[in-house]
Amino acid sequence: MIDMTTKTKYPKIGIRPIIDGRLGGVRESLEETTMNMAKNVVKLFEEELRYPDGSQIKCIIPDFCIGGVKEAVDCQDLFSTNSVGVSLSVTPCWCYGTETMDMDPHLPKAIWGFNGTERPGAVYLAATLAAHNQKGLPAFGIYGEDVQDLNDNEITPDVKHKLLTFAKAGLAVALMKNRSYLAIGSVSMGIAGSMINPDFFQDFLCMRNEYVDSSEVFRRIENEIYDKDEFEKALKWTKENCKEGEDFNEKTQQRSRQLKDDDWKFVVKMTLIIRDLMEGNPKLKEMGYGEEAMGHDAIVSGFQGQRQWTDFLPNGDFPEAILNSSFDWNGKRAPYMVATENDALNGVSMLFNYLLTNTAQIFADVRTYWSPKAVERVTKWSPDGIAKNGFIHLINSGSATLDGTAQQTKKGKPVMKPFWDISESEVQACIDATTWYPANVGYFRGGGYSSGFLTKGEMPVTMCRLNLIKGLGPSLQIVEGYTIDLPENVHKTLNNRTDKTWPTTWFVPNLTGKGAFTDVYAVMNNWGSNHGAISFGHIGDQLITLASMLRIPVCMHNIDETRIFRPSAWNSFGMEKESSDYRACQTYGPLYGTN
Ligand SMILES: C[C@H](O)[C@@H](O)[C@@H](O)C(=O)CO
Ligand SMILES: [Mn+2]
Repeated sequence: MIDMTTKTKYPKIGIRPIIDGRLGGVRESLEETTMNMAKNVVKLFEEELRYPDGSQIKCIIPDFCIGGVKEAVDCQDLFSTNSVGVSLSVTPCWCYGTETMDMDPHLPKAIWGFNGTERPGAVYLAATLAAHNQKGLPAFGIYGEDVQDLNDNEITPDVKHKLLTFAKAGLAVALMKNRSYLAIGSVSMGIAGSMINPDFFQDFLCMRNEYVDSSEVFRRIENEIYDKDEFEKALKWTKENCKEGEDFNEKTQQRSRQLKDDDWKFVVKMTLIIRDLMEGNPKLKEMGYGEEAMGHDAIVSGFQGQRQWTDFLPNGDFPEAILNSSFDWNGKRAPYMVATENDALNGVSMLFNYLLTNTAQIFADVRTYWSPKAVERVTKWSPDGIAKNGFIHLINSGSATLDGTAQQTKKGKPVMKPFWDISESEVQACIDATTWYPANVGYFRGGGYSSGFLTKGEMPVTMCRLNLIKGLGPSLQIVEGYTIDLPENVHKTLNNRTDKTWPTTWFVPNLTGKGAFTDVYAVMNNWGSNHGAISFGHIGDQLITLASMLRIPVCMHNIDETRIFRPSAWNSFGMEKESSDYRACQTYGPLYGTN
């Protein structure tokens, strides 16, 4: 029988202290320095990185340095029995490249070679990266710009930045590995992103695809397969916190008060059930539902909704919005990644953003480019300041997190934080900034409630989107920019032209004046799909690092070249970074591919 108590929930970062193997003086003189380097990295990671539940990251260092192949293999054994998902080798000196290198083809790998002169760590780095490249096992190279003395324990800011970028992306790779995407329903309104491509999930992410028919949600409602105590608590919280907005439907089409009250109960039950489908719930076992209690081990899910479900039953907007938020009736908690319209490719885009930041995500249609001319024609206001080149309307019912109201602050500025940093008053502010409008019954014949809010401006955000291109495979697009505030009457006029019961984010991308970032129009014009996943912060560089680990080329981004950090091998595919990325990804193929 497997002892589940020894099963660690999260992957660890394995640190490999590499040393010159020459006993009889050289090795002995370096043992302490080498081990200290490893310990200093652990300190940095423990201070800076958190797992999705907020707990401190776990690292593991062997209690020996690696001077040759025997110790390299012993370290590999240690890592494989301790759930290591990311591998970082560190050394202050020359050591033997191929004898000490990490040969595991699936672990994201980096080497930090100390830039000193007494002993040449950077020479080991170069030699071992050459070995990695020769053997087709890409690794990231890290060494500081300024020479340090051998006894200097400080990790310089440039090295810190690279270590953390590598570790965050490496952990994202490890955290999604062996987990599931749960599709609830199937294809929504012909959206190709909801046609699940299992080969992509398996080969690039090492993820499973799980599927349930939407009728499973209905069965659990009908047969009362949910925690009834939690349902009462959730309904009470919802009544107290989720204010119902005006019904904008034609009078003749409005649902009766009785139906609306029933809808509230229904959507709260849907929320419990979608969560239980994703991660299981021990309470269900106590109720006699052992299979249902186990869930689908889903790290991300999608709900088809439109149309078969929404033509018949209340829509998924409440469950999607609440699950994607950092709080509910149980208080603050990690957000769940739930894609609306079962757009799995946008779900994965949200997952990438989330695993890099631990913050909740906004899922939106990339709906409208508003040129300055069109804005002026419609509102008489000539956009100025950050809006002067026009802006993009991000809006979709459903999966936008309530954190997207941008009511959380840091140093007075709007932000979205990991749940453990959010205060109770910030939770309340997000709730208060949201109005739950009776669903537009033209679209959603079965009723339900949509979360109406407006994202506060001046928040740095990054939107990404993964697309599948036949003949090429996946490619990722990334745009950094800002949310903006519009004058109130302008917002009203523009928002009222469309689905005013939905959450709105006004977005301005950072322009580079070139290609897809020539102007705001070009950004929208080059977007590869109807949806985007929007994260707090400027994390485009981290997404680029993550994509390179998975061998997904980046087809569009506005990140300065100096911020791009990819495995050393990418340099051998040419000096022009975008084309070298394509060639490298094609050469290596998907991280978990078999060919
Ligand atoms: C209600 C509509 O069918 C929307 O769901 C539609 O605009 C989309 O979001 C398409 O992605
Ligand atoms: Mn949509």
